[in-house]
Amino acid sequence: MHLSSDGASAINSTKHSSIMSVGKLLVKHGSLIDLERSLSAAVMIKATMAMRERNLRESKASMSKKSLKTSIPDSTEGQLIKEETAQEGSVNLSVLIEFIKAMGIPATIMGLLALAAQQGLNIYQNFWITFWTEDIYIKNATLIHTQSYTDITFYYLGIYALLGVLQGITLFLFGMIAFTRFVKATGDIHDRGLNCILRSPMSFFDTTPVGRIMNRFSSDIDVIDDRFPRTFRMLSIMGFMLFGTIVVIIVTTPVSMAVIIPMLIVYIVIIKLYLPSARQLKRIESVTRSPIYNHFSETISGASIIRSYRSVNRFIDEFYTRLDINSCFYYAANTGMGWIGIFIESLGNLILLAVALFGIISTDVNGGDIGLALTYAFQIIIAMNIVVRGVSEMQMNVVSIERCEEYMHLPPEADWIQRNKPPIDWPQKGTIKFCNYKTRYRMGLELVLSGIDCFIENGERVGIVGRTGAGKSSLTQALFRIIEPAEGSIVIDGITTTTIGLHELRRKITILPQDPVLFSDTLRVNLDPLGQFTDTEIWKALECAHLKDFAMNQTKQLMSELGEGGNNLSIGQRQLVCLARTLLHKTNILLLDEATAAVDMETDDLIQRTISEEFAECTILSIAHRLNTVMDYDRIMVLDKGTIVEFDAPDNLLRNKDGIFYLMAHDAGLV
Ligand SMILES: Nc1ncnc2c1ncn2[C@@H]1O[C@H](COP(=O)(O)OP(=O)(O)OP(=O)(O)O)[C@@H](O)[C@H]1O
Repeated sequence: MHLSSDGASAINSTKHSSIMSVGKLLVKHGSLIDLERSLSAAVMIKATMAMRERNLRESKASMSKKSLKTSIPDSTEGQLIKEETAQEGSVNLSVLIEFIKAMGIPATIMGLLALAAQQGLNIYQNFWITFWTEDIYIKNATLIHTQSYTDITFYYLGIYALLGVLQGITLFLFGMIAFTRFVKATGDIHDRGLNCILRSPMSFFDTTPVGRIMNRFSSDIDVIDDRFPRTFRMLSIMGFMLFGTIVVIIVTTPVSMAVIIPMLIVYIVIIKLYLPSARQLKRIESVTRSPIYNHFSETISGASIIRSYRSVNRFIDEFYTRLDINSCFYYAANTGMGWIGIFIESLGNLILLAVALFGIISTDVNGGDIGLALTYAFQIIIAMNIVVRGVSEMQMNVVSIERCEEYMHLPPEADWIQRNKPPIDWPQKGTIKFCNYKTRYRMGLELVLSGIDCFIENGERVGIVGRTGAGKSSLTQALFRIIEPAEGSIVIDGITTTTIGLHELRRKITILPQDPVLFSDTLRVNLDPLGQFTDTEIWKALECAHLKDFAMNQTKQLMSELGEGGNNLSIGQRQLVCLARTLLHKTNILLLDEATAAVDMETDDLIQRTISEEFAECTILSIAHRLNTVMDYDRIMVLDKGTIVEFDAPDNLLRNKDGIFYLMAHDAGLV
């Protein structure tokens, strides 16, 4: 789809983040597919924003009631904004498996082996000291020659040092593998999630607020990027260390088991009790963060309107309300962490006290054993504390992976490219046939087009008119398969649009939408984002779009910066840039979706004249609010409630004084 313009003016800070991500993807792949995906995503995001404006009040009401439903009701069909889901129960194992797959299974195994080797070496190092002290020659140093004593000492010391160095190397290996793999896995999750979002159908954007997407791509990705690797590393090291310490204790002083086993049981019970609440708090905290992002982005994009209506304080209050709701769960999660910290440390101290009392009371256990038991109990308590905290933090972090992975499994739009490809020069003529075409925006909603049946000849210019909500824009969305048919089909030059890939379909139809979208880049990049055309061709397009003089007068000409969303240009000029873009990417079918609604009469005239001259051979479908722009068209299609009620030459329609078109023309003062 050649998007000549779009809602860039409306897509500001919030949407720019998405577009920046899209940009990142473009830089990475530099492919047409990605560009088209990003453009369609931008269009969709824009459409979603418009719908959300409508629902702002509704969502505010629900927020002010502090409704914090965390699950989707059973029947969400047709519901506009779906509530954000918070999973329940333990984190699905498949989430972790997916993450390990993203890290690479061989690399993960190697990393864990390196850590196990480090711990093995550590255990052996402990035993090495025992061998050393137990050595008969060392024990009876007086029996041997001083030189031999020194040699033996160096032998033990050398091996001890070697074990230390090997531990350093294995730990370094673990760190290196873990961190490089983590970076890869996070990148993978981010890119796959983003790809899925960009390939999601319109209904996803209709039902998902931008803030929710932003939340996952900022906070959740940040947790996976930063906190999760740190916790994972600490937990693996401490877990292995704990295991190693327990092994050493079992081998050296089996008596300590009397303390260690009950202690492990108590800790496991604590973890089992604490983790579900910690995990759920984290989930709800994440879910309640999205409305903050949402409100913030809407406030920024509507700042001028909010100020002009003197509603600044109302919006600030609303922001605080949402922040408070989120803080409740954030605070509760943190307090929970504090509680578990105090609890396990107190428990550890109690265990130490019990061991000390046991030593004082018992008469048949020697002092050395009690001393050892105390030392090991102390070591284990420290390791357990770290492990318990690590496990709970890990569970909380895994919630972020879970949330991001949800976006990796979104149902996509139809195939981008299909095996059944249309001829390269399709559509050769530009005939369009609607066969009993019906469509709706989502399952559970009413049909917005119900039984469109018509044939549009090649080269015909058709004006599409109708009252607000009649289904005019839906018709253009149907042509691009942004919404899919519920019944019937659209056939373009003998090919049913649903039988070919979206990419092939969308690139063969040109649209000049109502809102001009420009990117913060040079004039040249805005006209030819993929660098397919020569400067001469671009200047020619600018000339046809009546922008040549303007571009010539710029110091850097084609390389002049247009500013954020084309801010350096007037709306009319932006529209002309979009027209020039349309002229460069000319196809046999042109859609004009109220393309001149935002420009003055003079620019409107310029655009109309250029379109008539440059697209003389093409089939043109033009949605028009200003009826005068389509009065000279071949035929007028009048839509009402999703059906064609009149379809004839303008003069014929004007003869029917009871017809809708006549009434509209009368209202517009044209008859
Ligand atoms: N994203 C959407 N989700 C659900 N319903 C939608 C969506 N967009 C439009 N509709 C509904 O589809 C119907 C037709 O809308 P459409 O935008 O096609 O009308 P239109 O004739 O282009 O109106 P206008 O002249 O105001 O642009 C309306 O009832 C509208 O509420």
